[in-house]
Amino acid sequence: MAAHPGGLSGPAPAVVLDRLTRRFGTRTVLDGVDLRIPDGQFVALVGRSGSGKSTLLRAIAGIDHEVEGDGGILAPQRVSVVFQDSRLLPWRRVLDNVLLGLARRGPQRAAAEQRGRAALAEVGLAGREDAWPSELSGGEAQRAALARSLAREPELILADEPFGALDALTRIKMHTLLRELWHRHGPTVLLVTHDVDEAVLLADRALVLEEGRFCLDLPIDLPRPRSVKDPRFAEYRERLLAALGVREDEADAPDTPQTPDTPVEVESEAESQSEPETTAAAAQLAEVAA
Ligand SMILES: Nc1ncnc2c1ncn2[C@@H]1O[C@H](COP(=O)(O)OP(=O)(O)OP(=O)(O)O)[C@@H](O)[C@H]1O
Repeated sequence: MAAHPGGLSGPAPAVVLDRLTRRFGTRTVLDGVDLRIPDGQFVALVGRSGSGKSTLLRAIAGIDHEVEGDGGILAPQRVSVVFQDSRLLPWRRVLDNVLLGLARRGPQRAAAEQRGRAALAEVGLAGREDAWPSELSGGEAQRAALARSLAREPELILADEPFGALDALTRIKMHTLLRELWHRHGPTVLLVTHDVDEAVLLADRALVLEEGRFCLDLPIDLPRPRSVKDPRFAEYRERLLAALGVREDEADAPDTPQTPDTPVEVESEAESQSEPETTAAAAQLAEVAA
């Protein structure tokens, strides 16, 4: 993977959008969005509920074929999407979930299995290869989903609120894990989050989406690992909150992340250039038919 560039100069961008527009009926959700994401950059996408974050992510993933744009969408071939809700197939053991979509037969099977086992070890799930998804905690299921992503050796990870449903402590651990994985493997990451602290803790750059466009494109120039106690952390946080139109006294304290109430997560991939949800659904149908 490429080195992490600090800004927009340097290597060719991993993601390019030119005046991307998405309408649903008469409603314009994305209104001529321009975006360049340099290879290896970690970008947080922040915005109010309904501002179009998931719509943008789906467009970049190639899932949405009804977008309009001047220059189309340039994104790498090996894209892994981590969704908010868990898509681990309950009738497949953990390793088989990780291997979903990878070679399952022939000589490539062994290499894929090796990658899958290594990915599980990287996320701290060595020894859980034969567990059923129902035997995993929410955080472990999340880790398995990350392993499934890693096993595809993605160039671009698109993550849609992947930690939104985890408890505060698990979430902090997942932040550390994602930061370490990103540092080790260097994929480009686009992380959708409601949580400005998550954005400032993890990202090189935060984009705020508002009324179909980016109202703020904020480089986050803090050394890693980052601390919410760093006074500069608070400055970035305030700028993001201001862009979101949230007063400081309306926001959570930075060291008390919210504990959401729904289960999380998953992932899939566009390595096969098919829709991730379709891939999972097709696999499900195949399993049921077998
Ligand atoms: N298939 C669809 N048909 C009609 N409207 C849609 C469709 N998908 C999304 N929208 C609308 O587009 C807007 C943006 O939705 P999107 O899911 O991208 O927002 P979001 O910023 O990800 O929200 P949240 O943070 O709540 O997940 C919303 O108003 C939503 O109702």
